[in-house]
Amino acid sequence: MKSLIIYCSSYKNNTEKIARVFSEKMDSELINIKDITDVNIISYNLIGFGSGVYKESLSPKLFELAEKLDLKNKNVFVFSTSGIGMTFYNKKLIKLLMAKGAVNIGSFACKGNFIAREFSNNKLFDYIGRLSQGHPNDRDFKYAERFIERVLDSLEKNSKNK
Ligand SMILES: Cc1cc2nc3c(=O)[nH]c(=O)nc-3n(C[C@H](O)[C@H](O)[C@H](O)COP(=O)(O)O)c2cc1C
Repeated sequence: MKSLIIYCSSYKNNTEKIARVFSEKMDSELINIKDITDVNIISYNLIGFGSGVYKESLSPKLFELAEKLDLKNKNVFVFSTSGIGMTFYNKKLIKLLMAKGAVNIGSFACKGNFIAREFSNNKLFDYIGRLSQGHPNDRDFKYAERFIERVLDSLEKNSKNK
């Protein structure tokens, strides 16, 4: 299966570290969104979209790119790193990808470190920032490996049942 990962990781390369774990396991191509404005996805049947979370949202650049793509019947998954490390930030992009005809096969999130005072005076953010130090760590990388193994297994099972 030919696969591709497109990611945005503009702050501390946290998301890029996770993207690299995935691409190694998937043997996929890796594209940093800062290097492209468009991409030809015709030959790929599995595409991962990843981003850091910036002010409650994945990168607008990823949404702009997704809007342009013909994703009919493409298998996709979404991943993010953020201060709190929750998958709910992925939902909006998943919704868009599915509206464009993609088949969603997974959602992954883990913490990515940030320094709150670099962009906010909010005390809660400062606390979350302190909890995020050291992430993504070895445990996050293992969790990422297990996630992508499950994704690949499920695709293989599906293709055998066809
Ligand atoms: C400007 C800015 C806004 C952020 N907003 C959020 C946020 O709303 N929620 C959150 O959990 N983390 C937030 N973070 C933390 C980042 O999501 C986290 O550091 C992430 O791992 C960055 O990914 P990257 O290094 O791949 O760019 C923010 C970080 C920055 C720099």
